[in-house]
Amino acid sequence: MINIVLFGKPGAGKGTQAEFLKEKYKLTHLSTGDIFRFNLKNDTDLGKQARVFMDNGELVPCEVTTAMLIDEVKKHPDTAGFLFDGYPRTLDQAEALDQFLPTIGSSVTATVALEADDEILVARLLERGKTSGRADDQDEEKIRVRYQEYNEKTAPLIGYYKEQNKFHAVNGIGTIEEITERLTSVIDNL
Ligand SMILES: Nc1ncnc2c1ncn2[C@@H]1O[C@H](COP(=O)(O)OP(=O)(O)O)[C@@H](O)[C@H]1O
Repeated sequence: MINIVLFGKPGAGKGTQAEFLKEKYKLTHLSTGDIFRFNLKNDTDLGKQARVFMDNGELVPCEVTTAMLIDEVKKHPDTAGFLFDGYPRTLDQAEALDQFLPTIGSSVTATVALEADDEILVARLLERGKTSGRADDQDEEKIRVRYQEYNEKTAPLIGYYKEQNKFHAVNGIGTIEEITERLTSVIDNL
């Protein structure tokens, strides 16, 4: 089983690249952002729990997110592997994943990070907000909160995975095809 954590700031292009990578490597794509948005739209209990945090650009509490993620993983017992997109996003979540995966005989294979400057990313998010209908992309204040959350809570994961020799960074600026190429050359060499 190959498990890839796709890592990057909001707007780095994780979702776009995940579409290509899941096809190429036959991976099950789990985007916590997409799963939360689905639950929000359908007004499920999970959606109700997540809404206030998401609307403010804050992270949803770890217990809620991890329970949801584990439920999703368990729905795919026969998969060739997972492409984790938007999870883990805190050290607690990374540790939870490292504790859970061995219970299904697996582990994180590698973390691949898409890197880009904040200015470019904020511009991308505002552009996406014009058409995506995502409230959290339409308001610069909420975008700012998401970057603050990233810097405080998610950035420390870089060190966490580097210590395990599982961190690989890729330049996230270029055409979609160029970036897919960079990602696949990292994954092919794992
Ligand atoms: N692993 C996670 N832990 C906590 N909250 C999460 C997680 N993944 C997604 N969320 C919530 O969903 C929102 C949208 O996530 P996502 O679509 O991945 O956004 P982004 O464009 O900020 O990368 C986040 O701002 C957060 O509220």
